[in-house]
Amino acid sequence: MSEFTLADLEKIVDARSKASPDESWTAKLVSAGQPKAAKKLGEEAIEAVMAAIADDRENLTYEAADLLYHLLVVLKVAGIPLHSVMAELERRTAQSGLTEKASRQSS
Ligand SMILES: N=c1c2ncn([C@@H]3O[C@H](COP(=O)(O)OP(=O)(O)OP(=O)(O)O)[C@@H](O)[C@H]3O)c2ncn1[C@@H]1O[C@H](COP(=O)(O)O)[C@@H](O)[C@H]1O
Repeated sequence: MSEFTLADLEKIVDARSKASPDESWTAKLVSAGQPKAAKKLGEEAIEAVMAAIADDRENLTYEAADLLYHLLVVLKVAGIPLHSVMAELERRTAQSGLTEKASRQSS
């Protein structure tokens, strides 16, 4: 099993965002700004959805990697560190998703 983590990839994205856009896809997206980076994230999300619906495990694995990478680029452009997202996910472990949904619907 790979020991490579999203935190490792976040460090790479941070480092490559400072490279020349001519030599780095990360730098190219970051320099293009959030509308371009977010659009790319949306495209990758749709491709992952299509692979999931097609029950194409190999392609879903590939598209999920694209999706996670492009999410990290969007977070980078937004100035949101991965640890903030992880903290929010950790906070949510306190209750089930269905309980949380029910609490919103009753308010
Ligand atoms: N994980 C990724 C990663 N996943 C996908 N991509 C790139 O995302 C781009 C978009 O892919 P698509 O084929 O979906 O889109 P496209 O048709 O080529 O693009 P469009 O012209 O249609 O917009 C491709 O250039 C992919 O190579 C990535 N580019 C970089 N990384 C990571 O970032 C590191 C630094 O990369 P650079 O920033 O390019 O140096 C790499 O070593 C990887 O660790």
